[in-house]
Amino acid sequence: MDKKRIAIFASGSGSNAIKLIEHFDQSPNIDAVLLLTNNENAGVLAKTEEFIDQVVINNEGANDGSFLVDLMHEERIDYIVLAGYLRKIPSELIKSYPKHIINIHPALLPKYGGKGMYGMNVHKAVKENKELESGITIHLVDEVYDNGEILAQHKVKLSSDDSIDDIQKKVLAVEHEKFSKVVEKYILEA
Ligand SMILES: Nc1nc2c(c(=O)[nH]1)N[C@@H](CN(C=O)c1ccc(C(=O)N[C@@H](CCC(=O)O)C(=O)O)cc1)CN2
Ligand SMILES: NCC(=O)N[C@@H]1O[C@H](COP(=O)([O-])[O-])[C@@H](O)[C@H]1O
Repeated sequence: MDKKRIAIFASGSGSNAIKLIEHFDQSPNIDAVLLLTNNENAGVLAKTEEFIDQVVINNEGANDGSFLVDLMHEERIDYIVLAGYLRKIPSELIKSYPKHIINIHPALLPKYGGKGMYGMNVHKAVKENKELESGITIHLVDEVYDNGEILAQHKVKLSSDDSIDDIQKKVLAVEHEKFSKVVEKYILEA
């Protein structure tokens, strides 16, 4: 069987992208072949430049479903993995990759999801609500932010003493542990 080819979409520092690349570098069945970002200043670019082909798009490109479909098809992409990608995936790309686009969210959806709920905004809201647990959600992507079928959730215990940064660190550690394995299991069982 040909190895499945995945594209990673990221907008930020790229710690999850690096973990995905490292994990699939050891896989006989899956290759992470493309890193796409909408942010020319994203830290993920420097972190991954020696490991994976990169594409930098602007926000117009991020909104252009037809452009993204053509690019994914030219690169023979089978699955798209969102790792801290902050733009809405256009409906045309979702329709071209039904149940083949996977996202990680740093909270226990459906709480703390939707427009504006990304990165530290999520952990700030969790802290403000004095939550004693948070976690991660890995889900399929549909036309609505953070609304798709949930593939996995993992809880993280919090303390009232935890700062917003402490919450982010605890959640990110679980993302790094779980994301690659959930993606791999989903792809291999498809
Ligand atoms: N069609 C979909 N696209 C995306 C999804 C999705 O579920 N369906 N998930 C997001 C990832 N995400 C949460 O997991 C998320 C990312 C960003 C936003 C957001 O509010 N973005 C801002 C723009 C931020 C920026 O460009 O700096 C906005 O839309 O105004 C919410 C949720 C990825 N895409
Ligand atoms: N709603 C989407 C969202 O908030 N995604 C979150 O952005 C961070 C990216 O970190 P990274 O760039 O170090 O992987 C991660 O915590 C990820 O869950």
